[in-house]
Amino acid sequence: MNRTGKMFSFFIAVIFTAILLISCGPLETEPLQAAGEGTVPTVTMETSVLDGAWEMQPVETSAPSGILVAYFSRTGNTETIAGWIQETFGGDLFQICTEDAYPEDYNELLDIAQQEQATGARPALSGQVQHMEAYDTVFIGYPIWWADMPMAVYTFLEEYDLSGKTVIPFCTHGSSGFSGTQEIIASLQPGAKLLEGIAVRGEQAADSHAEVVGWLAGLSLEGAGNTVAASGEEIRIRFSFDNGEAIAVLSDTPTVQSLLMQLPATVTMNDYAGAEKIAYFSESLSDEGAPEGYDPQIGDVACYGPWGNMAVFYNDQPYAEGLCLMGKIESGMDLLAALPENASVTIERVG
Ligand SMILES: Cc1cc2nc3c(=O)[nH]c(=O)nc-3n(C[C@H](O)[C@H](O)[C@H](O)COP(=O)(O)O)c2cc1C
Repeated sequence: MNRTGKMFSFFIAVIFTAILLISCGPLETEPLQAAGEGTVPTVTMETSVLDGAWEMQPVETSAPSGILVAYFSRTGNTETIAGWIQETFGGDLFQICTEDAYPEDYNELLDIAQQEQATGARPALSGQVQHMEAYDTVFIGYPIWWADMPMAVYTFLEEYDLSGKTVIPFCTHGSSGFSGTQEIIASLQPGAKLLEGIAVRGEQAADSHAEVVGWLAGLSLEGAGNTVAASGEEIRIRFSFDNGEAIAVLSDTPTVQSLLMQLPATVTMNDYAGAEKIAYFSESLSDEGAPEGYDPQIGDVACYGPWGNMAVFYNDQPYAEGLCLMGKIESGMDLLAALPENASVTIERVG
């Protein structure tokens, strides 16, 4: 069996990355006209969205609650994710806005963004976070622009000292993922504790609620002195095998419910593509209501809908249609990754 869609997505990602490497890197020193239509075909997917009027709207913040969700968003994709984070944790939203609005015309925006990047611009921001000292945890969200963060996000990150805080990036993108921006944030804020972020395809942002909540569920956040859980109920399962055990925290979705109904269960786990440990249950797992697919991260527990099985990712894999996130491995990832073929594994709910 092979995952045709998965491979196709992988090749698209490779081609897009190759285009970016060719067009973005060298173009930093080339005339801006070189970034015209056709040079970056994948990013032009937003043209129709940008055709509509779009205005920078600063978001009102309420009293500090320990968690800040700061984000830059030009066409609303990143803002959608920011809203769900704020809904989940009840923190404060802050939209990073520039004093000078960006053009609505897509090609003009591409040119300006590239010019800003090439000159290392730091666009002035129109608002400031009041009482940054009151936040223990700062989510920072942005779209990927030319395989980097928008320069306005650099302005933001250089304006505040986030030392001692937990910083969690999230981004939306056309296909190039984080593009190394998590590492850039770590270098800009060396005193902050950086947690693994999430990268969501812009065109799937609106359908990625379960994926985002699943990611949030895997973050054990200490905010304002309290341990906060991402969902009302935290579901934990244990994988027990010859050499030990692993624990995963899952979010409450129809897919997870279809798993829980079958637990405890002893299954055979096998390797898939040198990146996943997969298992089948007596009944196929349901992918009812799940998004079309997502880009898995190491440590994810997912369901591959067309096969109805469970996959635990111990290596990176590209976006795949049919994949839906169930949760994250909390401990024992190395042991799971080292399982031999046909390993007998008992899975049971422990919390
Ligand atoms: C100026 C510009 C440059 C972009 N460059 C990239 C890129 O290098 N890689 C990529 O995957 N997507 C790129 N995109 C697509 C955006 O990252 C994507 O559409 C994102 O979801 C937009 O988020 P927003 O709606 O929050 O503004 C670019 C978009 C724009 C406008």
